[in-house]
Amino acid sequence: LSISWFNGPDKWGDEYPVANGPRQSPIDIVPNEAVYDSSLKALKLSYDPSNSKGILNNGHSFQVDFVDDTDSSTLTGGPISGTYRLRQFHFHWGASDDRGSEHTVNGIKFPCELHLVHWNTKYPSFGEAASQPDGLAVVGVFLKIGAANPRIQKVLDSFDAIKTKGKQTTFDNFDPMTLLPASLDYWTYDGSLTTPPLLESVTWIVLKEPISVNPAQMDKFRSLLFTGEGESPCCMVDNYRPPQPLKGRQVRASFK
Ligand SMILES: COc1ccc(/C(C)=C/C(=O)O)cc1
Ligand SMILES: [Zn+2]
Repeated sequence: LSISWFNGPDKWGDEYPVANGPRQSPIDIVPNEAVYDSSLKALKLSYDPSNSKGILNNGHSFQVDFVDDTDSSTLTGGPISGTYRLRQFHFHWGASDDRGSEHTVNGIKFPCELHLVHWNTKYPSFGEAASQPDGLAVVGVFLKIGAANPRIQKVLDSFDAIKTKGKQTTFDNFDPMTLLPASLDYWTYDGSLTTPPLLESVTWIVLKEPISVNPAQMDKFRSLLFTGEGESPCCMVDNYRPPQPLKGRQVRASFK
Protein backbone atom coordinates (compact mmCIF):
# COMPACT_ATOMS: atom_id res chain seq x y z
CA LEU A 1 0.00 0.00 0.00
CA SER A 2 1.97 2.97 -1.18
CA ILE A 3 0.01 6.19 -1.12
CA SER A 4 1.86 9.27 -2.09
CA TRP A 5 0.48 12.57 -0.90
CA PHE A 6 1.66 13.94 -4.25
CA ASN A 7 -1.25 12.22 -6.02
CA GLY A 8 -3.03 13.72 -3.10
CA PRO A 9 -6.39 13.08 -1.49
CA ASP A 10 -8.25 14.54 -4.47
CA LYS A 11 -7.23 11.61 -6.64
CA TRP A 12 -7.86 8.77 -4.20
CA GLY A 13 -11.39 8.35 -5.57
CA ASP A 14 -10.07 6.95 -8.83
CA GLU A 15 -8.53 3.95 -7.13
CA TYR A 16 -10.78 3.86 -4.01
CA PRO A 17 -14.39 4.71 -4.97
CA VAL A 18 -15.37 4.63 -1.27
CA ALA A 19 -13.49 7.96 -1.06
CA ASN A 20 -16.82 9.52 -2.12
CA GLY A 21 -18.90 7.33 0.21
CA PRO A 22 -21.53 8.30 2.79
CA ARG A 23 -19.34 8.10 5.91
CA GLN A 24 -15.94 9.48 5.04
CA SER A 25 -13.46 11.11 7.45
CA PRO A 26 -12.26 13.52 8.61
CA ILE A 27 -15.04 16.10 9.03
CA ASP A 28 -15.39 19.65 10.28
CA ILE A 29 -16.82 19.47 13.80
CA VAL A 30 -19.27 22.28 14.58
CA PRO A 31 -19.74 22.19 18.36
CA ASN A 32 -23.00 24.14 18.24
CA GLU A 33 -24.48 21.46 15.94
CA ALA A 34 -23.24 18.52 18.01
CA VAL A 35 -26.03 16.85 20.02
CA TYR A 36 -25.31 16.19 23.72
CA ASP A 37 -26.16 12.52 24.39
CA SER A 38 -26.46 11.75 28.12
CA SER A 39 -26.47 8.01 27.32
CA LEU A 40 -22.85 8.20 26.09
CA LYS A 41 -20.53 6.53 28.57
CA ALA A 42 -17.17 7.80 29.76
CA LEU A 43 -14.21 6.59 27.74
CA LYS A 44 -12.29 3.83 29.45
CA LEU A 45 -8.73 3.51 28.17
CA SER A 46 -6.55 0.92 29.79
CA TYR A 47 -3.10 0.55 28.25
CA ASP A 48 -0.17 -1.67 29.22
CA PRO A 49 3.10 0.11 28.35
CA SER A 50 4.86 -3.22 27.89
CA ASN A 51 2.71 -3.76 24.80
CA SER A 52 4.49 -1.06 22.81
CA LYS A 53 6.64 -2.78 20.21
CA GLY A 54 8.26 -0.50 17.65
CA ILE A 55 8.10 2.77 15.76
CA LEU A 56 8.00 2.81 11.96
CA ASN A 57 8.23 5.42 9.19
CA ASN A 58 5.59 4.02 6.84
CA GLY A 59 6.17 6.63 4.13
CA HIS A 60 3.07 8.69 4.89
CA SER A 61 3.34 9.11 8.68
CA PHE A 62 5.07 7.25 11.48
CA GLN A 63 3.32 4.80 13.73
CA VAL A 64 3.97 3.15 17.08
CA ASP A 65 2.79 -0.45 16.92
CA PHE A 66 1.43 -2.43 19.87
CA VAL A 67 1.23 -6.13 20.67
CA ASP A 68 -2.49 -6.79 20.27
CA ASP A 69 -2.81 -10.55 20.79
CA THR A 70 -4.39 -10.13 24.24
CA ASP A 71 -6.81 -7.67 25.90
CA SER A 72 -4.04 -5.87 27.80
CA SER A 73 -4.36 -2.51 26.01
CA THR A 74 -8.00 -1.73 25.40
CA LEU A 75 -10.69 0.88 24.83
CA THR A 76 -14.12 0.25 26.33
CA GLY A 77 -17.07 2.47 27.24
CA GLY A 78 -17.56 5.70 25.30
CA PRO A 79 -19.87 5.28 22.29
CA ILE A 80 -18.80 1.72 21.62
CA SER A 81 -19.96 -1.62 22.96
CA GLY A 82 -17.57 -4.47 23.63
CA THR A 83 -13.79 -4.32 23.77
CA TYR A 84 -11.45 -2.74 21.24
CA ARG A 85 -7.71 -3.43 21.32
CA LEU A 86 -5.04 -0.77 20.69
CA ARG A 87 -3.21 -1.60 17.44
CA GLN A 88 -1.12 1.51 16.77
CA PHE A 89 -1.01 5.24 17.07
CA HIS A 90 0.19 7.80 14.50
CA PHE A 91 -0.02 11.50 13.72
CA HIS A 92 -0.87 13.95 10.93
CA TRP A 93 0.75 17.41 10.73
CA GLY A 94 1.41 20.45 8.53
CA ALA A 95 4.38 22.23 7.00
CA SER A 96 3.49 25.20 9.22
CA ASP A 97 1.51 25.68 12.42
CA ASP A 98 -1.59 26.95 10.57
CA ARG A 99 -2.54 23.45 9.34
CA GLY A 100 -1.95 19.76 9.88
CA SER A 101 -4.96 18.30 11.66
CA GLU A 102 -7.51 16.19 9.79
CA HIS A 103 -10.59 17.04 11.85
CA THR A 104 -11.26 20.77 12.20
CA VAL A 105 -13.39 22.60 14.78
CA ASN A 106 -15.55 25.42 13.38
CA GLY A 107 -13.21 25.31 10.40
CA ILE A 108 -10.13 25.76 12.57
CA LYS A 109 -7.14 23.56 11.71
CA PHE A 110 -4.76 22.51 14.48
CA PRO A 111 -1.05 22.01 13.67
CA CYS A 112 -1.21 18.29 14.41
CA GLU A 113 -3.57 15.43 15.27
CA LEU A 114 -2.87 12.13 17.07
CA HIS A 115 -4.83 8.98 16.16
CA LEU A 116 -5.00 5.96 18.46
CA VAL A 117 -6.32 3.06 16.37
CA HIS A 118 -8.28 0.25 18.10
CA TRP A 119 -10.07 -2.80 16.66
CA ASN A 120 -13.19 -4.67 17.81
CA THR A 121 -12.31 -8.01 19.39
CA LYS A 122 -15.60 -9.50 18.16
CA TYR A 123 -13.60 -9.99 14.92
CA PRO A 124 -10.65 -12.41 14.64
CA SER A 125 -8.07 -9.86 13.47
CA PHE A 126 -7.34 -6.18 12.82
CA GLY A 127 -7.54 -6.74 9.05
CA GLU A 128 -10.94 -8.39 9.34
CA ALA A 129 -12.19 -5.70 11.73
CA ALA A 130 -10.99 -2.95 9.38
CA SER A 131 -13.57 -4.12 6.81
CA GLN A 132 -16.56 -4.07 9.22
CA PRO A 133 -18.82 -1.07 9.93
CA ASP A 134 -18.17 -1.40 13.69
CA GLY A 135 -14.68 -2.78 13.32
CA LEU A 136 -12.45 0.13 14.37
CA ALA A 137 -12.51 2.92 16.95
CA VAL A 138 -10.02 5.75 16.59
CA VAL A 139 -9.41 8.27 19.36
CA GLY A 140 -8.32 11.62 17.90
CA VAL A 141 -6.40 14.18 19.95
CA PHE A 142 -5.57 17.68 18.70
CA LEU A 143 -2.12 19.16 19.32
CA LYS A 144 -1.75 22.93 19.72
CA ILE A 145 1.39 25.07 20.03
CA GLY A 146 2.11 25.98 23.64
CA ALA A 147 4.19 24.65 26.46
CA ALA A 148 6.71 21.91 25.79
CA ASN A 149 5.30 18.42 26.24
CA PRO A 150 7.78 16.19 28.11
CA ARG A 151 5.66 13.08 27.50
CA ILE A 152 5.95 13.24 23.72
CA GLN A 153 9.72 13.76 23.78
CA LYS A 154 10.48 10.00 23.76
CA VAL A 155 8.57 9.74 20.46
CA LEU A 156 10.47 12.67 18.94
CA ASP A 157 13.83 11.35 20.14
CA SER A 158 13.31 8.20 18.07
CA PHE A 159 12.96 10.16 14.80
CA ASP A 160 16.66 10.16 13.94
CA ALA A 161 16.42 6.36 13.67
CA ILE A 162 13.32 6.41 11.41
CA LYS A 163 14.05 9.43 9.20
CA THR A 164 13.34 7.70 5.89
CA LYS A 165 10.49 5.57 4.54
CA GLY A 166 10.58 1.96 5.73
CA LYS A 167 12.92 2.52 8.67
CA GLN A 168 11.82 1.22 12.06
CA THR A 169 13.29 0.83 15.52
CA THR A 170 12.27 -0.68 18.84
CA PHE A 171 10.05 1.41 21.06
CA ASP A 172 9.65 -0.16 24.47
CA ASN A 173 7.59 0.65 27.50
CA PHE A 174 5.62 3.59 26.25
CA ASP A 175 2.24 4.41 27.79
CA PRO A 176 0.03 6.26 25.30
CA MET A 177 -2.15 7.37 28.21
CA THR A 178 0.58 9.95 28.89
CA LEU A 179 -0.31 11.62 25.58
CA LEU A 180 -3.95 12.25 26.55
CA PRO A 181 -5.32 15.55 27.92
CA ALA A 182 -6.85 15.91 31.39
CA SER A 183 -10.41 15.81 30.07
CA LEU A 184 -11.73 12.85 28.08
CA ASP A 185 -14.79 14.78 26.90
CA TYR A 186 -15.37 13.83 23.27
CA TRP A 187 -17.34 14.22 20.07
CA THR A 188 -18.26 10.99 18.25
CA TYR A 189 -19.55 10.11 14.77
CA ASP A 190 -19.43 7.24 12.28
CA GLY A 191 -16.62 7.62 9.76
CA SER A 192 -13.73 6.04 7.94
CA LEU A 193 -10.00 5.58 7.68
CA THR A 194 -8.47 8.82 6.42
CA THR A 195 -5.85 7.16 4.24
CA PRO A 196 -6.41 4.50 1.57
CA PRO A 197 -8.18 2.05 1.70
CA LEU A 198 -10.50 4.67 3.35
CA LEU A 199 -12.64 1.87 4.76
CA GLU A 200 -15.92 3.01 6.38
CA SER A 201 -15.29 1.06 9.55
CA VAL A 202 -14.36 3.71 12.12
CA THR A 203 -16.27 4.96 15.13
CA TRP A 204 -14.51 8.29 15.64
CA ILE A 205 -13.95 9.60 19.15
CA VAL A 206 -12.39 13.10 18.95
CA LEU A 207 -11.34 14.65 22.26
CA LYS A 208 -12.41 18.23 22.86
CA GLU A 209 -9.28 19.20 24.83
CA PRO A 210 -6.01 19.50 22.88
CA ILE A 211 -2.59 18.62 24.23
CA SER A 212 0.30 21.03 23.65
CA VAL A 213 3.76 20.85 22.11
CA ASN A 214 6.23 23.73 21.78
CA PRO A 215 7.45 25.05 18.40
CA ALA A 216 10.74 23.10 18.51
CA GLN A 217 8.85 19.86 19.15
CA MET A 218 6.46 20.61 16.27
CA ASP A 219 9.47 21.26 14.01
CA LYS A 220 10.87 17.85 14.92
CA PHE A 221 7.86 16.19 13.22
CA ARG A 222 8.85 18.04 10.04
CA SER A 223 12.34 16.50 10.09
CA LEU A 224 10.97 13.12 8.94
CA LEU A 225 10.98 12.26 5.23
CA PHE A 226 8.31 10.78 2.96
CA THR A 227 11.15 9.43 0.84
CA GLY A 228 13.41 6.45 1.27
CA GLU A 229 17.16 6.41 1.95
CA GLY A 230 19.09 7.45 -1.14
CA GLU A 231 16.07 9.10 -2.80
CA SER A 232 15.99 12.89 -3.18
CA PRO A 233 14.56 13.96 0.19
CA CYS A 234 10.97 15.20 0.56
CA CYS A 235 9.94 16.45 4.00
CA MET A 236 7.08 14.54 5.64
CA VAL A 237 4.59 17.38 6.09
CA ASP A 238 0.94 18.08 5.19
CA ASN A 239 0.08 14.38 5.49
CA TYR A 240 -3.55 15.16 6.34
CA ARG A 241 -6.78 14.55 4.45
CA PRO A 242 -9.07 17.61 4.42
CA PRO A 243 -12.60 17.47 5.87
CA GLN A 244 -15.14 15.45 3.86
CA PRO A 245 -18.90 16.00 3.32
CA LEU A 246 -20.99 15.21 6.41
CA LYS A 247 -23.77 13.67 4.21
CA GLY A 248 -26.40 13.95 6.91
CA ARG A 249 -24.43 12.41 9.73
CA GLN A 250 -25.00 13.55 13.31
CA VAL A 251 -22.08 14.36 15.62
CA ARG A 252 -22.80 13.58 19.27
CA ALA A 253 -21.12 15.19 22.28
CA SER A 254 -20.38 13.38 25.53
CA PHE A 255 -20.47 16.72 27.36
CA LYS A 256 -22.77 19.72 27.70
C1 LIG B 1 -6.15 -2.97 5.96
O1 LIG B 1 -5.20 -1.97 5.65
C2 LIG B 1 -5.24 -0.84 6.43
C3 LIG B 1 -4.47 0.28 6.06
C4 LIG B 1 -4.47 1.44 6.84
C5 LIG B 1 -5.25 1.47 8.01
C6 LIG B 1 -5.29 2.70 8.82
C7 LIG B 1 -5.19 2.58 10.29
C8 LIG B 1 -5.49 3.89 8.15
C9 LIG B 1 -5.67 5.19 8.82
O2 LIG B 1 -5.09 5.41 9.90
O3 LIG B 1 -6.42 6.02 8.29
C10 LIG B 1 -5.99 0.37 8.39
C11 LIG B 1 -6.01 -0.78 7.61
ZN1 LIG C 1 -4.75 9.01 11.12
